[in-house]
Formats: sequence, structure tokens, C-alpha cells
Amino acid sequence: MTMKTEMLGIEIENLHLAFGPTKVLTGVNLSIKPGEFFAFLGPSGSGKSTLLRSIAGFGPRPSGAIRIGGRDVLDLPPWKRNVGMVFQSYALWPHLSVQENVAFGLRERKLPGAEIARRVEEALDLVGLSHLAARMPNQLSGGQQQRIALARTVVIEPQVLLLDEPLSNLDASLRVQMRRELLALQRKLGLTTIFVTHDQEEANSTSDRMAVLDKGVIQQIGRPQELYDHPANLFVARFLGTANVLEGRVEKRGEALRFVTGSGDALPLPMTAKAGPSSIVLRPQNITISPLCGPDTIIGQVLHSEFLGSQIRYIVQAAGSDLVVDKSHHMSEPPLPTGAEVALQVNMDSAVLLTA
Ligand SMILES: Nc1ncnc2c1ncn2[C@@H]1O[C@H](COP(=O)(O)OP(=O)(O)OP(=O)(O)O)[C@@H](O)[C@H]1O
Repeated sequence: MTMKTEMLGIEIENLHLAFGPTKVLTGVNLSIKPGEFFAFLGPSGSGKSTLLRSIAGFGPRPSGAIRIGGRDVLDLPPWKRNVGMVFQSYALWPHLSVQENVAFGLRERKLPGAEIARRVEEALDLVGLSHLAARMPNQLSGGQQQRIALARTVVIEPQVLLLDEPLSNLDASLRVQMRRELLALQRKLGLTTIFVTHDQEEANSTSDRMAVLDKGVIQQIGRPQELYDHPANLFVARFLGTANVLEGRVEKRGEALRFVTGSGDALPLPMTAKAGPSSIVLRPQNITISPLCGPDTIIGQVLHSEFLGSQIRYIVQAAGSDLVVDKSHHMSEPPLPTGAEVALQVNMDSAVLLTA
């Protein structure tokens, strides 16, 4: 187990699945590279778990194709797919000790006792819990139970690791610690891994790439930063962090392109674009707030401010929207009061233009 297993890629082609009249997965196409840590990210009910379970072989048979390491697995039962799955609920056997829980899958496979003992010890070592081998699950903390659930899965030496919201039963600080441990373990084993989460920070901080799902449809696939900086649509823009969305039109004024908001504010457009109705997505850090007007600024009014520690978050009414703007906090600078008239300078180089 300390040896890296052969890394396998996963190919999904035109996958469709419905529960009765409810379409749960629609035309899913996905290619996961060998050894990749890949996240399925989306809101509740978007189909993440159903997609993961389809790869594992649980639930109804979808139409389309799923290949693991080039092998078509759609008609194979879960135990023949060589995947290991960790569930949100851990599902440890309450009447078995830690050692017996981890050994369970190996006993089912009828391996020799000495090999079981060696592999269980290795797996417990890997998650740093060898000293708790004799404990019962109810004598473990949530984080320890989660590690045992992982050990129990990796001990069978799967070629693909599937994790369904594995950290969501843990408190916030433990989640952060566990996601780092999980990533370190994945790198050590070199296992192709899919991680289902509805938490964008969790997906951003762990995954090499991710797929954002909404209503059973993949909205976009890419590296976390790519998706944050270049969302393909408003759903992805809004799901991956705070997004200010300005509605308006692209207009040609002489040689220059301008984005004109519904309220009549005109912003210079550095990118090429077709004239017509469009939206602009701006992250809070790409708008600068100041009490002074300058060229290409838009005038707004502070509606609300929140002290976030390193930053102050302002909600500013401007350009026909309520915009979220972050400003670094400095001790010497008093915050801008509610009601103050302010000028917003928009960094249009980092704006994302979405044509309607
Ligand atoms: N066995 C089932 N029968 C009928 N509908 C189902 C079944 N399982 C899931 N669904 C429906 O399929 C849709 C997708 O569910 P799924 O659990 O895959 O979403 P999810 O993105 O993982 O959500 P969550 O984060 O809440 O787990 C939901 O609308 C759900 O109600």
C-alpha cells in the first residue's frame, strides 16, 4: 500500500439518468486523468452523488459509457470495478473494533491472516491511528472515525477512490485539517480520486480540477482558479464566490467599446466583444472604493459595511445594482460611513463579459 498503485483515468460519455420523470443526469461528458484529485461541486440536488454512485456502480444503470482505465464498467457490479468509496456517514461497524473494521473487506476477500494483519497495520499507520486499533468506533472522535473510514477503504487497494462529502460531519476547523490530510494521503498513494462536495472552498483547496454541476448538467470543467477567474456562465460565477453582476449592453462609441449599464453608466471594455445585451461579472477585489471621483469611475452610495478583520466589505448601490466591494483594513483609516457617496473604480481587465 505504500507502493503507488497503477494510476487509472476515468472516461464518462454522454451519461443520462432519470428517476421516473425526474432527469437527474443529462449528457454528462467527463475525462478524469490518472492520479488526478477531481471534485464534483454543486448545490444540493444537482446530481453530484448520483454521478459518483454511477461510477461506483450503485443505483440504477445510466445510459452512456463509463470507462475506468479504458475498461467499460457500466455493466459490472460495484465489487468488480476496483473502486473504493467513502460515505458521508462513515458507516463504521459499531460492534467491531477499529482493527476489525479495517480488516473487514480483506476478510471478505478471504486473504490469509498474516497478510490481513500486515495490511491493516499499514493502513492504520497511513492515517496515523495504529495506537487506536483496539478501540470501538464509539470511543473515537469524529475526525478519528473519518480516518478509520478512509483506512478501511484504502486497505483493499482500490484503483480509484470515491469520496462522497466525506468531511461534512466534522466541525469547521477539523474539516480544514482533514482536507489537508486527505490530499496528502491521495498524493502519497497516487490514487485517482473523486471528491463530492457542495463547499467551494473545499473543492478549491483540494482539487486539481473540478466539474461544477447544476440540475444534472455539467456547467464547466477546469482548474479552480480558471473557473473562478473565467466562469462560463452566471451560475458558475455565482457559485464560486461572491460575484457582482452588472446587466447592460456592449456599445460601439467611435472606435471604442463601452459597456453601458441599465442606469446609464459607461465603462471602457478592454476585450473584443459583440455589440448587444450582456452581463459583466466582477469579483469584489476588482472594484476599488474611494471617496474621490476620477476618470472612468462610477458614483455610488454605501448601503452597509461589514468588518471582516483584514478587510472591510462594503455593499454599495451603484450602476443599478448592489455591489459588494472589499477594501483592505488599515488601523489608521476609519471605515466609510453608511450613506456616504463614493466613487468606484472598476478593474475592467479582470472583468468577465458574458454575452446574453
Ligand atoms: N432514489 C431516488 N429516487 C428518486 N429521486 C432521487 C433518488 N436519488 C436521488 N434523487 C433525486 O436526484 C436528484 C439529485 O440527487 P443527488 O443526491 O445526486 O444530488 P446531490 O447534488 O448529491 O445533492 P446533495 O448535496 O444534497 O447530496 C435530486 O433531485 C434527488 O431528489
